[in-house]
Amino acid sequence: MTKKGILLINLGSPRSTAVKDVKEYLDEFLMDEKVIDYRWIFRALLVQGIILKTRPAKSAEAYKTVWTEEGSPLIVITKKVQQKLQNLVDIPVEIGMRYAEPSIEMGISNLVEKGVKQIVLFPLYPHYAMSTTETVIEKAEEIRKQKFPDVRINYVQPFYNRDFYIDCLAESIREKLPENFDALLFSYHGVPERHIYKTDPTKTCNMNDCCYKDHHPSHAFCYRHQCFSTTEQVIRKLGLSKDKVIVSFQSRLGKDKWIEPYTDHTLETIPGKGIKKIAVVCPAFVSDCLETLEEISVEGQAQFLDAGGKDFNYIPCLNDDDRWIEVIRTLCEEQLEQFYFL
Ligand SMILES: C=CC1=C(C)c2cc3[nH]c(cc4nc(cc5[nH]c(cc1n2)c(C)c5CCC(=O)O)C(CCC(=O)O)=C4C)c(C)c3C=C
Ligand SMILES: [Fe+2]
Ligand SMILES: [Fe+2]
Repeated sequence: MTKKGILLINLGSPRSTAVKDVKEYLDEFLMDEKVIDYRWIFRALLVQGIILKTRPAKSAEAYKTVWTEEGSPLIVITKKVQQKLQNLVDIPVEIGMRYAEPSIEMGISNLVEKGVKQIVLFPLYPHYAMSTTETVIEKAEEIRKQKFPDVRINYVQPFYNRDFYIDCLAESIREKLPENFDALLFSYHGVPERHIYKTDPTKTCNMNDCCYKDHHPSHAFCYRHQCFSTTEQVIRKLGLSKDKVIVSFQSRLGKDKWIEPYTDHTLETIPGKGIKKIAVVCPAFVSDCLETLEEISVEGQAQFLDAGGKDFNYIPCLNDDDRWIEVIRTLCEEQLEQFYFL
C-alpha cells in the first residue's frame, strides 16, 4: 500500500532574535506577493527600501520579550503538536514553515525519506486568506512539481465552521473566562481590505455590512466573513449574549486600509464606554506567537489599562491542548480517506 504522511504547516519565525535574522525573515515574508500584493518593483521599493530599514530592529526587540530557551514560541508549540499527533497516528508526522526554517521543502523531503508518497498537508489556519492558506498551497505545489513530481498532496481546508473545532475552541475559552467581565474581545489578525475583494469571487462583501450575515457558501472566501462566523458560532456555544462580545482585527502594517475595526483603536476606546474588565481571545492563531504574546498580552494590555481599563485577561490559543490535537487528527483523517478515492 502507498505510504502516507502528515505535514503540519505554520507561518514560521526568525532563526533567532538577532536583527540580521529578523531582517532575513521579514524579507522573505513581506516579499511574498500574496502578502504584499504590489507589482514586484513597488513591493521591493516598499519592503527593501522602507520597511527593512527600521522594522527588523523593532521586531527583534519584540521577539526578545517572547523568545524561550528552546526558541520561538510558534515553532516550539508546533513541534509539541507534531509530537502529540505522532503519538496518536501510525504514519509519520512532520512540520514545515511557510517562511524560514524548517521549510516546507524540508518537511516534504523528511516524509519522502521515510517512503511517503501521499501527503496530507495541513495549513494551521482556521480561516482562508490569500496571505496564509493560499500562499502555503501555492508554495507546496511549486515544490512538489519541481522536486517531488511523483508525490501526491491533499490539503486540509479551512475549518472555521466545523462543529468539532468550534466545540474545542469554545471549551478552551469557557475554561479560561474570568467570573466577571464586561466584554469578551475576539481579536483576529487583520488583512488589507483589498485582499478580501481579490479572494472573494462574488465581490459581495460590503465592509459595513459584511457578507457574514448571509451565511451563503459563495462567501466562503471572505476572510472577515469567516472571522465573524467563528465568533458567532463560539458565542452561541458559550451562551453569551452579543452585547458582551466585540470583534476586532490586529497587526496591521503600512498605510493601506485594513479590515476594521482595529484592535488597538478598540482597546483604547472601550474603557471610555464603561467596558473596564475584558477577556481577549485570538482565534486566527492556533499557536501563541509574537502577535498574541507581545502585541496583545503586553502592548494591547498596556493600551487598555492606559485608557482606563481595569482588568485584562488574555485567553491562550489552542496550542497543544489534547482536544485540539484530536481536531487535527480528525481533519487529517478526512483527507487521508480521500486518497482511497483517487
Ligand atoms: C493568522 C493569520 C495571519 C494572517 C492573515 C497574516 C497576515 C499578514 N501578516 C502580515 C505581516 C506580519 N505578520 C507578522 C507576524 C505573524 N503573522 C501571523 C499570522 C498571520 N499573518 C503570525 C502567526 C505571526 C507571528 C510569527 C511569529 O514568529 O511569532 C509579522 C512579523 C512580526 C512583526 O514584525 O510584526 C509581520 C510583518 C501581513 C502584511 C499580512 C497580510 C497581508
Ligand atoms: Fe464579508
Ligand atoms: Fe501576520
